[in-house]
Amino acid sequence: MNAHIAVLPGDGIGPEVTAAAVAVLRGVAGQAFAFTEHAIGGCAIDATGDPLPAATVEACRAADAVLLGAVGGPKWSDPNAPVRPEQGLLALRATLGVYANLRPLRVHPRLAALSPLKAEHLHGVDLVFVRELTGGAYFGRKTREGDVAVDECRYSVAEVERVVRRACELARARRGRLTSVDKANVLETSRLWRATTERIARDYPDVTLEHQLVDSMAMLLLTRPSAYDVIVTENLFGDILTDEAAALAGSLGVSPSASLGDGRRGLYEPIHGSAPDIAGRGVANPIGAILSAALLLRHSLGLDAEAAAVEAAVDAVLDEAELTADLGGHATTQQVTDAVLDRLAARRKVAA
Ligand SMILES: NC(=O)c1ccc[n+]([C@@H]2O[C@H](COP(=O)([O-])OP(=O)(O)OC[C@H]3O[C@@H](n4cnc5c(N)ncnc54)[C@H](O)[C@@H]3O)[C@@H](O)[C@H]2O)c1
Ligand SMILES: CC(C)[C@H](C(=O)O)[C@@H](O)C(=O)O
Ligand SMILES: [Mg+2]
Repeated sequence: MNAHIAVLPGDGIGPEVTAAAVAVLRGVAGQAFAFTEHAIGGCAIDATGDPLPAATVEACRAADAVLLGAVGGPKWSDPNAPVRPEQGLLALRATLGVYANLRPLRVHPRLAALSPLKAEHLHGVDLVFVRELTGGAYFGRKTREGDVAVDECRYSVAEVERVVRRACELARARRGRLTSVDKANVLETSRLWRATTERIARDYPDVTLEHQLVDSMAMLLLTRPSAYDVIVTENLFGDILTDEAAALAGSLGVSPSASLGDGRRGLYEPIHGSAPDIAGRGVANPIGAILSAALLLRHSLGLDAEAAAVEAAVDAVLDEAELTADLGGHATTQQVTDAVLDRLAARRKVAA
């Protein structure tokens, strides 16, 4: 398959972890992909003044899938700056129409010791967040008048319907349980979210729906994470809860994501940021980016066996290899990437 993958390394550790993911994609058996690199975020502001240059949008539209590292950093974080790297990422998500952001979470047994939770609470944790990605407070009108600032939070029925349908389909294909997270005791958008979710879920009688308020969900993730299967929620709640959930897996550095719309083309990125505190030292954990590449193989290219091979290779590395510092080890990004490539090659030899 000669798929075209647009690579957007971005800022901070973004280039380090996307290089790892590209190396693994190149190591996938029997596939030749074409990679092109494009600017986004702070480096794009420096080069062009625009965090999402038109040439990047064009390349992403022409590609079969987009692989992104991370954007942002202290250099571009002045609250009075006219333009910010994060605006480029949000504009890209909106432009590509990738409204459903899948963020899976499993806890590898070796990493359970690094989690803030006791091992018995982590047993059997296997859940997927479906975070609405192109609406809510992120995209509402923003105003500043004198000393008053407003971020409008807006959702339409259609925006809720499409992401909830996606979550119901996913729950149906998994263990049949859907938890919808909102703040319906306070927010009007959440009341619309809840009513719409109930109506859509009626089309899925094989899926059991429950509602949780976001504050108690934040607590339940820490007290009984294994009780959940698919969790669907709005943009801002999903951003916060998924970083919390990632900590259960031992590090933000191992969590991948797939952002999907109605077509096959998706945007794939680890959920972590540009990690300015460790950038440029070659010690970033590449596993979140590598697992994002596995999601790319599965969701945009339909290469399920190849995706599973990458995931199995990562599991094998987590079983026994030296890991990066966020997971208590001393390995570099390159060493972990090489270890994944070794396991991929070893699996190929066994299969041959
Ligand atoms: N998708 C994205 O591009 C994205 C996501 C989140 C944050 N950001 C941006 O990144 C910048 C920094 O944000 P932050 O510091 O709050 O969050 P961050 O995710 O960059 O870092 C939080 C902590 O996790 C660690 N960490 C993150 N990824 C790691 C990895 N792969 N390996 C090892 N350790 C890792 C960092 O070293 C840091 O201590 C901000 O400008 C923010 O807007 C971008
Ligand atoms: C960088 C930022 C805009 C982004 C978000 O809030 O969506 C990030 O935190 C994420 O989780 O992908
Ligand atoms: Mg986030």
